[in-house]
This record gives sequence, C-alpha cells and structure tokens, in this order.
Amino acid sequence: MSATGVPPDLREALLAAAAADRLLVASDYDGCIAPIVSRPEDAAPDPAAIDALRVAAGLQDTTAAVVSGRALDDLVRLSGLSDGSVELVGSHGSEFTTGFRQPVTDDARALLERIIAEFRSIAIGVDGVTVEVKPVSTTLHVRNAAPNDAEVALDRARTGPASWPGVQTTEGKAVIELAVIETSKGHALDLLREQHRSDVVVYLGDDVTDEKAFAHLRGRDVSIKVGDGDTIATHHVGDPADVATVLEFVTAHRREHLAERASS
Ligand SMILES: O=P(O)(O)OC[C@H]1O[C@H](O[C@H]2O[C@H](CO)[C@@H](O)[C@H](O)[C@H]2O)[C@H](O)[C@@H](O)[C@@H]1O
Repeated sequence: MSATGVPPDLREALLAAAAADRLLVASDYDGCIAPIVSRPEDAAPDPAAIDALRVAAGLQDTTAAVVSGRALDDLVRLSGLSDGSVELVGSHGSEFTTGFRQPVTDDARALLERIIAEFRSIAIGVDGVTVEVKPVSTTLHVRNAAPNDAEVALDRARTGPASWPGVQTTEGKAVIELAVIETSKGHALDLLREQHRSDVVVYLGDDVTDEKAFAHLRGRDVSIKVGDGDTIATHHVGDPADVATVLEFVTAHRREHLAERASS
C-alpha cells in the first residue's frame, strides 16, 4: 500500500485526525512496527515506522506512542526508541517508564514464579516450545514447535496454571501468556490520552490484546486492525509495511495542518 493507496475511508479518517487540536498516534509493536518472526529477540522494527513516530513526537501538540505486550526494557532495546520522545508502554499496557499502573505485590511475584516454573516444566524436552519471562507475566511460545507438540503444550498451560486463581490469560499469535496483574492496552491509551490531553487517538494493532485498545476508542478516534482476524476496529490494513505508510501519512498531514494553523 503506497500513500496514494490508503483506502479512501481510512484516508478521510486520518485527515480528520491530523487536524485535531491535540493528537495521539499510537501503535502496537509486534506484527505492526515489526514483522512477526520465529524468534522474539529478532523482531527488528521497520525504520520507516520508527522515523514517522519520531517525527510525529517532535511536532507541536502531538504525542507518539508504542503500546506493547513486551517487557518495557525489551521494547526500548528492540525499538531503539530510548530517548523518551516517543512514549513506550510495555507489559500489555501496564508498564510505564514511571512504573506499573497497579502495584505488584509480593504475592503476585510469588505466583509469577510458580507459573514460570510450570511453563518451564511444560517446555522442557519439547523442541520449539520456549518460555519468555517478563516482569508481570510469562509467555509460552509454540511458533517453532511441531503442530501436535504445540497443541499439547498450550493445553497443559490452559488446564494448568491458566486455571489458577489470580492468573489473567491471553492467547495471542502462537503463544499463551499468563499475567499476575490486570493488563489492558485500553487503560494505557486512556492514561496517555489524559496525560497529553489528546482530542483524537489513532491506534494500530494486530493481535487479541489490541482489541482492548480498540474498545476504548470513540468519536473521531481511528482504530486500525493490521492483518487478518476478527476485530472491532473500523479500519483495516494488511501488514507492517502498511503500518509504516499509515504513520508516514498521518505524520505528514499533521505537519501540514500545523503549518497552516500557525500561518492563519
Ligand atoms: O503487543 P505486541 O507488541 O504485539 O507484543 C505481543 C507479543 O509479541 C511477541 O510475540 C509475538 O511476536 C514474536 C516475534 O515476531 C513471535 O515469535 C510470537 O509468535 C508472537 O506471539 C512477544 O514475544 C510477546 O512477549 C508479546 O506479548
């Protein structure tokens, strides 16, 4: 999708968003800013998307953000967005640079340790099943496992630790993720909207947890689902290359709008 290929309804919505008094442009990371790859540590961002976010963040009355399921330090390292100009929120919307949205108790940490131990016992000796450890959650990855092994591992997680009291379960792309505090990208967007007094939010996401973000959008906000799958988003694009195009488009028109606003 080139800039001229942005679907007409999305183009119209983005042009209206670009003319907001105060704008928040935000995106998910994996599957949006970076393509989905076999090894989570190899998920390199699209430079065009990163540049567009940096430019947007430098504009007056404009905030740029990435809201990810990744641990915050992992997101900082992978995205290269370490100077604080683009807002980064990790752990599915619960981990801000200022700390967690909700206190993480000793009981929650102990529960997380038990889940991690259980995930490790599920993964041990099974080719392609791995465990990712994050500050308030842990992810069982099955992307690189044989289909039957993947299903058995996911089932053991569902019937095991996912059923324990106090555990929040999310199933994503070839993963099951268990968290010990409530996570919501929707709440993260609410907080960013409030902090930056944004009138309009543009949000792009590709996975199940992004539906919580879409659910918090309203009015002139623009929700954009990336790739296939059921969604409540009102717009749709194909892949991370399209995400970069959308970010470049909205940033360019935002800059134009601000120049016109300044000269009128
Ligand atoms: O909210 P996001 O930024 O999209 O993060 C969601 C999860 O992304 C990562 O896993 C996914 O991407 C991996 C790399 O492409 C892929 O191998 C895996 O199958 C995907 O599920 C990340 O590893 C998780 O921690 C995030 O929760």
